[in-house]
Amino acid sequence: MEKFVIEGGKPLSGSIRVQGAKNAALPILAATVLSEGVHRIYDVPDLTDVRAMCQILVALGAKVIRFPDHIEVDTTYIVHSHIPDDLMRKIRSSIFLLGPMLARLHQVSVSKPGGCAIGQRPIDIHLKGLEALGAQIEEQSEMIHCHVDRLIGTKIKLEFPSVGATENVMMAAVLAEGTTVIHNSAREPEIMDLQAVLNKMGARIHGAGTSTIYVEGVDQLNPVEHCIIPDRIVAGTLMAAVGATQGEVTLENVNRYHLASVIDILTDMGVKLDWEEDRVRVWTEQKLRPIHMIATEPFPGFPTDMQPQMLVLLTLADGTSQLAEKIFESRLKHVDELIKMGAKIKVDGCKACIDGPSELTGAHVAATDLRAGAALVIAGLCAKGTTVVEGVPYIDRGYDCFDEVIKSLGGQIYRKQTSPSFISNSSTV
Ligand SMILES: CC(=O)N[C@H]1[C@@H](OP(=O)(O)OP(=O)(O)OC[C@H]2O[C@@H](n3ccc(=O)[nH]c3=O)[C@H](O)[C@@H]2O)O[C@H](CO)[C@@H](O)[C@@H]1O
Ligand SMILES: C=C(OP(=O)(O)O)C(=O)O
Repeated sequence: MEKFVIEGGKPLSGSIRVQGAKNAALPILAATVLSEGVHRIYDVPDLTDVRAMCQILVALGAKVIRFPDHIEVDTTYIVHSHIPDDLMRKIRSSIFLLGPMLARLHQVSVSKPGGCAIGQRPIDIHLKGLEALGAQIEEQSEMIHCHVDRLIGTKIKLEFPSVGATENVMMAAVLAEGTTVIHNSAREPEIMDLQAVLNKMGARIHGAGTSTIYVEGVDQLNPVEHCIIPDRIVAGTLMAAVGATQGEVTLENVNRYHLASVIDILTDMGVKLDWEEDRVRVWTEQKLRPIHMIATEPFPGFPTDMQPQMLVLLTLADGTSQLAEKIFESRLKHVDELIKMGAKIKVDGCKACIDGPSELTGAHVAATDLRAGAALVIAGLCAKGTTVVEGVPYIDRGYDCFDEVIKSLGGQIYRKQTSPSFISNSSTV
């Protein structure tokens, strides 16, 4: 295990290109299983989650090669329908294989997926959606066995606009007989990217980005070349880091329409953003202002994956702010760590009340999940003195060389080995 040692107090400055989106790359890699042949996917970030997804594809029979600018996946010989438990547990996104494998081999058996401990994260909506398409699902202790003779298109109403369930159902429906209509679908930009890839493969899908997605089944799909969309959460994280350190940074490869709710809050707080196509200059001129209430919501609402980073910014704002985490029931664990650094935050259920401005001071803190880890790094960058952030493997799940990115912007951050006493076993990484 590794830790980050951060010397705080240096404003970030310079310019950096934002990586491709983890949450687009993972379902798209899973989607390559849908057709035989060689797929080339560009701008896939080098993350531990992506490596784990590639290992799963290899376990199913694919050949995967990483080149400097793309990943090549040869799915000609997908012959295995069982995903080993150790690989399933490595990442939450292992569950994305259910839909594609049902469509390709008509069967798949898996155990429960892993991922960060931010809530229960059941998969009932995924399973109900696949059952509606005709899949037979048997759950035996820790195992889930799925098979189907023929997937048949139908109308499905998701109980909640789950991102993963929408993607799983889309990927199963592309090779189903007839048309599938997914009502109450999630509207995240990553779903639009998945639609774009599937349509390039020969699928007939429209509606991604709205609450109703239409999938007209086809008999066969072809391999694809595709470039992943920019990572809106990494862009938002860096914007928050610039605001927190009172720096000035130009970010390249940013889609402002994917970040509208984050931009609105940053602007209300006093962070300045000057756009030129997919490039944005970020800086601050004044004290940060508090926000009456931020509530996380499905897209286009404020993303839960930006909540911890924004919480840090609110601790620096001049006044009282409130924040409600409405997507995941256990995603405020970073508050205790921020309190160690001098933040004044009270938590009541899923709500946090933040009294600012706090002068953060360096402390020994531990990341409890991916975005909490990014938030603690931001806190360390603006804190007085030295901060040690344990749990770096969480951060490596979603940020491609985060320490190098921060260093290139002038931040003082160093990757070191951690002592065994700090290794957390609360959840899988
Ligand atoms: C790889 C990926 O894209 N991950 C993102 C995806 O995760 P993921 O797809 O897992 O998130 P979902 O949208 O499915 O989850 C949202 C809520 O629905 C609940 N739920 C979900 C499925 C289900 O079958 N039953 C159920 O109850 C979850 O517990 C959670 O409370 O969207 C989340 C919400 O924007 C983001 O935080 C994750 O970064
Ligand atoms: C929670 C996240 O990802 P995952 O769904 O892969 O666990 C995240 O990206 O913040």
